[in-house]
Amino acid sequence: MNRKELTEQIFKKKTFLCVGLDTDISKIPSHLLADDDPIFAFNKAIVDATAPYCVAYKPNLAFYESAGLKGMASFEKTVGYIKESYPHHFIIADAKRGDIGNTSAMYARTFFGEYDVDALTVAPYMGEDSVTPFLTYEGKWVILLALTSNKGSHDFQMTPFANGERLFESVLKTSQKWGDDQNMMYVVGATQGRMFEDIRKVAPTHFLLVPGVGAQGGSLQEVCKYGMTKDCGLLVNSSRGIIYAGSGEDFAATAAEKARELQAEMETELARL
Ligand SMILES: O=c1ccn([C@@H]2O[C@H](COP(=O)(O)O)[C@@H](O)[C@H]2O)c(=O)[nH]1
Repeated sequence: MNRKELTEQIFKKKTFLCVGLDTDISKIPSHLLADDDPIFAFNKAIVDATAPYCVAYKPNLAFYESAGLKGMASFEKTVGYIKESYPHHFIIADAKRGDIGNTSAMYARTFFGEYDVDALTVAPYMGEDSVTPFLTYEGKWVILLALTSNKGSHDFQMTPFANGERLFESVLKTSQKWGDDQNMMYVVGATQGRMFEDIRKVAPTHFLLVPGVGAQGGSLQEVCKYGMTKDCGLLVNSSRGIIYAGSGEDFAATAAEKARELQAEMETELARL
């Protein structure tokens, strides 16, 4: 999906919500455990219930890989189901890959060739040759980690170089020589608040994938105030706050209600543009 199509979906549906499919077998409602594939059954119900309120889904690979081959089968079925039933939803594989060039090329083939997702999260630490193999796929996106939502983001990402530029700023600047705002986004945590101002000084037009609202306590209003562009420029993710909002037989309806609440807040923010 290209930027124009993604932006059209955002304004048509009045939402820039990304629902995180961080499906943990120990947290899904017990009545699903009798299913042949409980993870897929859970994801299918969540996707069917939340699709009207979001434009993207973000399965995090850790939750699938941790269940071995069965988990990866659930991942593949989930991606296939979204593509077939909701072809206008953007699919992000949150796998945080990146390695020497020939290995990155294999990761790219896995996610863009085999699973055919729209976007993949990539760690920038190994530099240009670790990132560029992902950029050779037409219509696909690299989402580079820039300033993450966790406490440890301060350990390295905020470190200044001699010229005063911080590591995350260097990631933003340097990576713009490899890709552009049509094939590269950045991860910036919702917990970073006013730092979105600094991000926008260096990356004024790129889409940002913003995890950290909901369970991690980030503020949607603050993200929008400092991070929104004239064509939105944001995909805001919530995983646990939506998918585990309920734990009974009505879990999907409860998830839909949480997604709808976020959609309503996003509609208000989009109306300000
Ligand atoms: O900086 C980052 C990068 C990735 N994540 C991922 O996003 C979701 C957040 O889940 P919540 O349950 O809404 O907190 C999860 O998959 C993380 O691995 C992040 O949180 N921060």
